[in-house]
Amino acid sequence: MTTPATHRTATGPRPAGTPHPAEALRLVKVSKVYGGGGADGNAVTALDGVTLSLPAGSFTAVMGPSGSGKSTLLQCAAGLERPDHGLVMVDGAEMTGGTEAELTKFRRRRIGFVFQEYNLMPTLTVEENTTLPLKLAGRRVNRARAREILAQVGLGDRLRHLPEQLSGGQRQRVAIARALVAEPNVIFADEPTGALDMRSAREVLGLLQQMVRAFGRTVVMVTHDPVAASYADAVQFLADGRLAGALASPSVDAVAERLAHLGDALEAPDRRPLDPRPTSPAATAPDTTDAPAAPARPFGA
Ligand SMILES: Nc1ncnc2c1ncn2[C@@H]1O[C@H](COP(=O)(O)OP(=O)(O)OP(=O)(O)O)[C@@H](O)[C@H]1O
Repeated sequence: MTTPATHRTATGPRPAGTPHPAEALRLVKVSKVYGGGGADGNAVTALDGVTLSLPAGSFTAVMGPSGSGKSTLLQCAAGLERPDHGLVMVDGAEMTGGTEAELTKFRRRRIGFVFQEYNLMPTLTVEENTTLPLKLAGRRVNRARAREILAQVGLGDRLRHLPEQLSGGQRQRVAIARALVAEPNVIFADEPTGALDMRSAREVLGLLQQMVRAFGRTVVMVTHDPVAASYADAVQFLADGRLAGALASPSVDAVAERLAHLGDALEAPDRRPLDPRPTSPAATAPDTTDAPAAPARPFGA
């Protein structure tokens, strides 16, 4: 894989005079209920008053048992779902409220996504897939910049290839390049290594880590895998739609142990009362601002 470029460009540190907002993501009492509206008893409280603050330039893993609300949290934080209640701020700007068109514009400008299944267009080349978000947003396509990003993710020699000609890890690296092309400050990744073998997963995790360490991006990643989570600076645990603690500088063993205890503690009903309950101190916004960074791994290790 190519050695990352550590110089300038919009992927690098912001120019002097444009201070990085200290907070990349803020959720205040975010709740999301699916279905039913309570009347038919089928309502599912996926998120239950989640309050969370993530500093700019941090790499956070979100973990928890199946059905605990991880994907819903990511979708609400990324503006792909609208919360029923609460406030979401990205990069210091409020995202909640506004029309669909405004939300789409907000997302395109400030947020990058990486999904487990890559979501590449099969008929477009690597380069075309990478520049697609700019075209969709009606923005000028800077091919040189796209190629530079593709070189950074190790695909500089695959520009004209189609997704079917790439391995899973390479496809995910195209997805990362595509997420970066609009120069977002916050990148959300939902199980980005879920479909990859261990080696490819490590490459992708190394890349995400590099986006944070070398280029000051903020990455929020949902994962089931304690090894993947150990690449993050901190892990936020979810249980039953609520935050259930955080772990700074997570080791694989510490994450696995915490997860096991979360499972023990879970009552596991996925139909819960809709009345808002007071949030306990342990479940509110563990502030990871002062969390020490995890020890740096060699790139792609
Ligand atoms: N579109 C939907 N309609 C109805 N219920 C939903 C919907 N999406 C999620 N849910 C429910 O909300 C709860 C949280 O789901 P979510 O997908 O966020 O959990 P998760 O922690 O990401 O789970 P997993 O690890 O299995 O992917 C679950 O009970 C799920 O069944």
